[in-house]
Amino acid sequence: MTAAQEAPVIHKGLAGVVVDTTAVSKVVPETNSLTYRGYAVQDLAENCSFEQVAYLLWHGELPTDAQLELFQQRERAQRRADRSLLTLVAKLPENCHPMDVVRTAISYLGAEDPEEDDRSTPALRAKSLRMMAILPTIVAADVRRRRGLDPIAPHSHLGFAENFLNMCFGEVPEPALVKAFEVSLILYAEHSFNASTFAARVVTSTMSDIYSAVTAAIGALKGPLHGGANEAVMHDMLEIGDPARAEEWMLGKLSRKDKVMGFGHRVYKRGDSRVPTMKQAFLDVAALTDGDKWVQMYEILEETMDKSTGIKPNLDFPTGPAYYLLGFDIEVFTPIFVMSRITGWTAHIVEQTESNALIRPLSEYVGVPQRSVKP
Ligand SMILES: CC(=O)SCCNC(=O)CCNC(=O)[C@H](O)C(C)(C)COP(=O)(O)OP(=O)(O)OC[C@H]1O[C@@H](n2cnc3c(N)ncnc32)[C@H](O)[C@@H]1OP(=O)(O)O
Ligand SMILES: O=C([O-])CC(=O)C(=O)O
Repeated sequence: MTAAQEAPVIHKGLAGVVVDTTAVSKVVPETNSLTYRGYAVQDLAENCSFEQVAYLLWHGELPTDAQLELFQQRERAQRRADRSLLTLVAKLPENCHPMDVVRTAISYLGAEDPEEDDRSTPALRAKSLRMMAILPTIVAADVRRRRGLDPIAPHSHLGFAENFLNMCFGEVPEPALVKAFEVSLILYAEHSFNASTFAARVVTSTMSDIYSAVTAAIGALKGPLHGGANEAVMHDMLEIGDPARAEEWMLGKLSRKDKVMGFGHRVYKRGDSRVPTMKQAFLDVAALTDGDKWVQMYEILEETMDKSTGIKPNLDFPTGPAYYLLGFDIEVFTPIFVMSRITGWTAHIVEQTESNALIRPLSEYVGVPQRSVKP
């Protein structure tokens, strides 16, 4: 074989391939660290609101008090969904997955935006804010519809996390529970070139509109190897039922070479940077909601997996039981992820737009050699 004919190296799943630069976030697997625009996520989770983090991801700096005030005003003013969008969402089959609902809602927002194709940075930022503001209204209306309840209108005097919880449950839970939920939103907001963000960047690279890019990202996030894992974790925990069965269940899975959802990561091989913070949030929620059984199960599953394989939990592992204890139905876990990741996706859409190159890799053909059609 000559050098010219040498088989190309195949990067299955693009593993290990550096595709582009980004200034949005940095994942360092060696030190299990993650920064958004230079700030450690742990620091942001402890000291910031989700709105501050959204502003940071979009503008590159944390807001001043005046900037935050204006940002919140704009976000709060756009929370309401018009009747036609609520009607459209209410007409979707009740047994469809709530991710179908958010995907459809974003598609609708694109269809009704007369300036859908405006790709200037101010326009992209305005559209991003509109999506961030309205997604909780849609997700909460769908939560209530599935429970046979009327939607609750958004309140402009409540913060992002409080307002969403109020729209779902008709009351704002105690501050420690709101904080734990808000921490999950901050941790879910951004993670460099993960599959859904990359999907958004691929669509953006064709000079398509932001709604199409976000719709593609939602589709990518839904899968259980990505965002859908938070739902799968809780289904597994319910199937196990009793902490006394957890070790046996895990060993059974591993002996059958089944993938255990909520464990492992493409980039982190020594533990997910976000897990300690989210595990603490889960423990806080469990302490306030009689969740001891799920904590025991969590510890046994984590320990058994670690002893048997060395594989660590990812962010979806603590988030699953935390959301369950907060009172969410399982199928709404990944839509909540969307409500948060919309910030990271759209930061990347702006970055891709401002420094664009069509994303179009090569493939190695392994099909039948060229042949002729027999007349
Ligand atoms: C927010 C997020 O999206 S975080 C990710 C959420 N996804 C999940 O939790 C799904 C479960 N996890 C997985 O499927 C994987 O760990 C992935 C897809 C996330 C990353 O996988 P990759 O980097 O492609 O690693 P890959 O799947 O090749 O795994 C390497 C080895 O570890 C094993 N492994 C990895 N994750 C797991 C797991 N969750 N359960 C059991 N074994 C696992 C694989 O079977 C493989 O073993 P082998 O070498 O003997 O075949
Ligand atoms: O980075 C990844 O591949 C998946 C992930 O953890 C995320 O998107 O938050």
